[in-house]
Amino acid sequence: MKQDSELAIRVRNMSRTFGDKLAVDQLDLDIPKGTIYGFLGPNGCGKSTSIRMLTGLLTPTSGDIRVLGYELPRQAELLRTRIGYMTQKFSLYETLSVRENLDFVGQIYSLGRQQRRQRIDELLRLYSLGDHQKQMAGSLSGGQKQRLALAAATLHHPDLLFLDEPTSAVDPENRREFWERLFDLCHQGTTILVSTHYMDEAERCHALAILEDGVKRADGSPDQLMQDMGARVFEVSGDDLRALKTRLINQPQVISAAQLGTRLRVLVRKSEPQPQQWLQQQLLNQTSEEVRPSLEDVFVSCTGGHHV
Ligand SMILES: Nc1ncnc2c1ncn2[C@@H]1O[C@H](COP(=O)(O)OP(=O)(O)OP(=O)(O)O)[C@@H](O)[C@H]1O
Repeated sequence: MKQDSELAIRVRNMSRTFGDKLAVDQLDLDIPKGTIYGFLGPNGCGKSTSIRMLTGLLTPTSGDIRVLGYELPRQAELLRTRIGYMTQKFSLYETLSVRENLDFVGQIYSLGRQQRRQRIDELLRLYSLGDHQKQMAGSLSGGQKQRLALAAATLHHPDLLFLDEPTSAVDPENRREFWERLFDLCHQGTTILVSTHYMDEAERCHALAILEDGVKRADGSPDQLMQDMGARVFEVSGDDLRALKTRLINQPQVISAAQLGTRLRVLVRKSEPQPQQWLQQQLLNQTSEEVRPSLEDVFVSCTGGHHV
């Protein structure tokens, strides 16, 4: 159990409704300083709503929220300069150049002219945007826009950075590179909260929460989540996998059965006392072997397999 002073975010019972829609349902979070923490979940599960409440931009319906020691929403104004926030959509000015955009952000944070110039030069180097500084932001590639947005969100050296689905508009190579930069920031002491619906991205986080319908279904480090999962994972090969799948998914012992190339990946509930033997009895011309769980298996098992 971490002391409160070691936590960047401590939340109890955070909820938010929109009309009769419960978007976030009694969320508890303990996010240690200096870590990368993920929110993993499908569209509409409450990731953005949670992030907006933690930035102080959206008032919770109820809950006890402390971010960097500030009580929200009461002390939201004090928190403002200590955090950076990169939203899902590119939120900079498309008709301003790269340097003008950064300069504008620097002015918002009341940096002096000289200080702005120095910091912007540093960011342009760091994010490989020096050759594009006079280019209109709207004409940058997806990866360049994303780097510019990260430069803008970190211009004032925030202690805590919120990134809402930051890599949805970029290719895998840019995503990899982006994550390297996040680890650089984390190494320098920045705490990062990132939302995603990509499994590989969630797997890079130190710890994560799996959200569904506004509820936290599980949390912990990726390894811990895989260890504690309520299912055993098997891969079946052989003939007639489609028919086997149809049969298996109707059995109460099976959480999900999904085909991966020539294999059927089957999640059998741990409540079945002998999962391997049980599965063996269901097979005709097929063979099965137990495999290591992945984060996707964890996700499927704790969200009941509705999304896969
Ligand atoms: N301003 C709003 N008014 C009404 N309903 C809202 C509002 N904002 C969010 N919601 C609803 O709350 C739920 C959670 O939305 P939220 O945007 O937090 O999800 P998300 O996990 O971030 O998904 P996405 O990536 O699609 O934004 C959804 O059902 C959404 O329709």
